[in-house]
Amino acid sequence: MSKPLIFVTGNANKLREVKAILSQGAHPIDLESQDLDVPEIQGTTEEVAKAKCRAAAELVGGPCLTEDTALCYVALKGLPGPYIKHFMQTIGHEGLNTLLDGFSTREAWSLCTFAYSAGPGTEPIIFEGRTDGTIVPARGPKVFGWDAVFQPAGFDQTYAEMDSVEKNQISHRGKALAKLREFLQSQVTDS
Ligand SMILES: O=c1nc[nH]c2c1ncn2[C@H]1C[C@H](O)[C@@H](COP(=O)(O)OP(=O)(O)OP(=O)(O)O)O1
Ligand SMILES: [Mg+2]
Repeated sequence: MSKPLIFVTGNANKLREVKAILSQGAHPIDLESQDLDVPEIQGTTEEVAKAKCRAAAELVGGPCLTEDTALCYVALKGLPGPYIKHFMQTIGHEGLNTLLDGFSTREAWSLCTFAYSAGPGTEPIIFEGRTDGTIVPARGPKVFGWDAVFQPAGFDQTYAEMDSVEKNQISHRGKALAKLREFLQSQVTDS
């Protein structure tokens, strides 16, 4: 792949984490971003992620990458899930906590779904990563989404309190990127 791969995202924090991981290793992947407004439908995380990628491929007119992040509460059978962005914008860090008052578990998992399309009309391929954790009162910088209220299992820091290298090593996005990177690099060596 000589041309840079287009990552369609409007989220600068995502882009920073993705670039940091994909630029490492023997075959760094050259990524460019475009902030295109694609519709996000309702459905399962996989349906939402694939629809986003199909729409992005139409707009880009060639190969592209999209990513959809979900925050899934065990007590709510996986919701807010892919709708976390609207929840976050509307009820904030505090609301994401009080939502769970009265439930017996504050467990949650973060889920990252990358979708790669080879171009318009081709079915997107999905790469998922999941990290289990707990919803806690906000700790750490409130720079990136709900990072401050998610404490990964086995750690005493929230995502927001971790440094970026440590977060990428254990995060939903880091795990999904490990799979994506393997796929993209196999494309490089095959051609
Ligand atoms: O690692 C993360 N740690 C904390 N928060 C995060 C993370 N990753 C995404 N987020 C937030 C951003 C948005 O509020 C929602 C996902 O929505 P999502 O549609 O995937 O992201 P977006 O609209 O910001 O960017 P895009 O243009 O790629 O769709 O969760
Ligand atoms: Mg979005």
